[in-house]
Amino acid sequence: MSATIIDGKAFAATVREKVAAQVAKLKEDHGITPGLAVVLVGEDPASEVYVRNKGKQTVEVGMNSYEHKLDAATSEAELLALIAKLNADPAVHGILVQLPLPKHLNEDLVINSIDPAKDVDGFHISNVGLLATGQKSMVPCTPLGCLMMLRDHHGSLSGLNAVVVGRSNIVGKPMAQLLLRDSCTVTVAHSRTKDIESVCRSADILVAAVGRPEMIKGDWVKPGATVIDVGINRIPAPEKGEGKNRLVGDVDFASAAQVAGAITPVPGGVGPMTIACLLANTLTACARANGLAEPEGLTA
Ligand SMILES: NC(=O)C1=CN([C@@H]2O[C@H](COP(=O)(O)OP(=O)(O)OC[C@H]3O[C@@H](n4cnc5c(N)ncnc54)[C@H](OP(=O)(O)O)[C@@H]3O)[C@@H](O)[C@H]2O)C=CC1
Ligand SMILES: Nc1nc(=O)c2c([nH]1)NC[C@@H]1CN(c3ccc(C(=O)N[C@@H](CCC(=O)O)C(=O)O)cc3)C=[N+]21
Repeated sequence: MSATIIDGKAFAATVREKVAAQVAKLKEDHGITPGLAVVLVGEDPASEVYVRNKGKQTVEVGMNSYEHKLDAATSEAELLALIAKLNADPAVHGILVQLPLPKHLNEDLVINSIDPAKDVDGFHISNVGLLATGQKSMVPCTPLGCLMMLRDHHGSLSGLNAVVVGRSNIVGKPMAQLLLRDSCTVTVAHSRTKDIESVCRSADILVAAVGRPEMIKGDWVKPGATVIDVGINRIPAPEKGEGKNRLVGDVDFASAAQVAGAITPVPGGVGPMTIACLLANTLTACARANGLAEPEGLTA
């Protein structure tokens, strides 16, 4: 193994410390406590783990956490009514609706009903447009976490070739926007990309957000490249016992780490940074809502 391991878990802890320090100052100077509302519809077990982790870490940095667990059969009208209530609640500075939603709910409609100023996921069309045009917005947590790790590792990203594999609204597209803003030459690859292996091999920065366990192999990676693995896939792990699972990324870590200059592991890479950035965004939303200065070192 030759690559430097980029420790997202440790980095996330430093981000949370910064958030906690600024939350304490907000309380002391202004008597304000940032509040994050998380809405979970249905009982997806993986989603419940994220919601629990988010709730715990929110409280640890001194913020208020409001959890709304709704039945899988919740109607669109009921969900929209809850969001309207959270939009109007001055104690709530951030609102996150866990995706994916059950099939009978229109995701675009639901996301676009969140007050853009409280949209800590950065998924509302206003925030997407603001990011695309280089204006101040809420930046999606996962790409923001990736950008923070990349800037920390490289300093400047200017002029580097970046390849993002995946074009989803929640990861691939906003990641490409952020890299473009940092003056990378950006290629977005997807399921119809021809000769995707060579495209990947052209990357100085390779971001994998595909949802296919260990798809990207070492020989797809340019020697010395930085590899950011966003994928979170649970695969069977019979070696751990009958019916057990383990977590792997979209990159075949063992072979890619032989070739890359630096690489994020799964778990312990992008995932913890996503939650830390959610807390950072909640603090940012709270500061903006109160006309206070932007938190330092926590925005894109
Ligand atoms: N660590 C974290 O914090 C987070 C992790 N994730 C994880 O990241 C991964 C991606 O998530 P998300 O963006 O929501 O996924 P989506 O399923 O929404 O998007 C996947 C993208 O990958 C592309 N793709 C699928 N198969 C291939 C293939 N064989 N070759 C090339 N491209 C392919 C799709 O292309 P096309 O558009 O052509 O169909 C699509 O653009 C998942 O593993 C998810 O669990 C997601 C969010 C946060
Ligand atoms: N509105 C919305 N916003 C999201 O940001 C969002 C979402 N919906 N739906 C689901 C995906 C997925 N996601 C993860 C966040 C953290 C970890 C994480 O912390 N992972 C740990 C391991 C966790 C474990 O072991 O289960 C790690 O990678 O080390 C994973 C996945 C956010 N998402």
